[in-house]
Amino acid sequence: MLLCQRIIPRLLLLPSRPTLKPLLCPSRIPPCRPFLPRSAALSQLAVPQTLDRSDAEDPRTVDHSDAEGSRTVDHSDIEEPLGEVQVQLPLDRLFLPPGANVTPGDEEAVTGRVLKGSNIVLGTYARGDAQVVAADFVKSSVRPDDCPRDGLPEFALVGRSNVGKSSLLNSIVRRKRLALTSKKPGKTQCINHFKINDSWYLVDLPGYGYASAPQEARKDWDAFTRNYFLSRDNLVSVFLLIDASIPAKKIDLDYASWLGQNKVPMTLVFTKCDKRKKKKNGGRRPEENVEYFQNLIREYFEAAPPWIMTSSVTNQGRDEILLHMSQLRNYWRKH
Ligand SMILES: Nc1nc2c(ncn2[C@@H]2O[C@H](COP(=O)(O)OP(=O)(O)OP(=O)(O)O)[C@@H](O)[C@H]2O)c(=O)[nH]1
Ligand SMILES: [Mg+2]
Repeated sequence: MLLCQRIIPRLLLLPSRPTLKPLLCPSRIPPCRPFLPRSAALSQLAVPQTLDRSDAEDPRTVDHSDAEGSRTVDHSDIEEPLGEVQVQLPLDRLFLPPGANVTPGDEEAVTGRVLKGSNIVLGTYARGDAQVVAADFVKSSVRPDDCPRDGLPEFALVGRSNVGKSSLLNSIVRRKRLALTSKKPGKTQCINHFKINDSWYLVDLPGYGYASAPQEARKDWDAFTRNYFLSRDNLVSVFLLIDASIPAKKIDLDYASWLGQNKVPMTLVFTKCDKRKKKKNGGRRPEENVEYFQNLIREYFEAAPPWIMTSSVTNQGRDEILLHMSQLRNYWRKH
């Protein structure tokens, strides 16, 4: 229950959250679970409500098709001028970084420190170590046990096949082909570790929801990535990538819910925010898809998980993601 004790006082300081329900730890988490360092970043992730799928989805808008519906990516379908969105959000929808408190009267200062195109408040743990100066591929693993054992903090990129995980990694490290990408889903098939600045890892994972993969292969990928999330003590946060150019998919909501229920710290990363083709995304702009996904996910989370809009074509969100990673990492190292 240590975790809950750490969350509640902070939330009580937020004046604009009068309707917050008391936070409950799911009964499957042992009450005396040790407060491992990785739990520190959890402190902003509220415990989801029990998942009731019939409520979760709005059949009019949640897309149940598999990943193949979005498999072909063509940069020529950008219709409108590219621009970054500065989102104005109320305090109760912002993500306060670990270690940050909001006291009455402080609200304006807090909303002034929100990273562009996100709900993430920049706190005191973000340092000058945010930028990438060196990035090296270290190894591919097919089992969590084979992953590097040096205990350095890491961030894992996960999401549907073809959502843009490997492309985002390349954008973050400013390299064109450090991680291999493809128009065809299913390119990444192992847990790939990339060492950044010799001091932390970015981890590129296989995608889920790839309908054309053989059933057995799909089961394997799913099992080993989920095992990895549950067993990796140095995992600071999972970055769950969601394609913002298409409407919300049920499989993404399910994945987010699973991470929340298993208390795996999570940041939602909306990808392909440069894409504006109307016929493919049902007439919605990426901003609208992002907003809609937020509305759906609010059903499951007591407090807003961090989210950020990105594009690997325009590099939107790159610096902001790095600052967010820096503050999570530095807090994790100290706790
Ligand atoms: N327009 C646009 N296309 C993108 C973006 N990110 C990725 N893509 C394209 O989407 C396709 C898939 O990208 P990958 O990075 O290989 O996707 P992945 O999630 O790693 O895929 P798997 O490894 O198969 O799970 C490629 O054709 C990329 O060029 C983006 O931000 N904007
Ligand atoms: Mg990939």
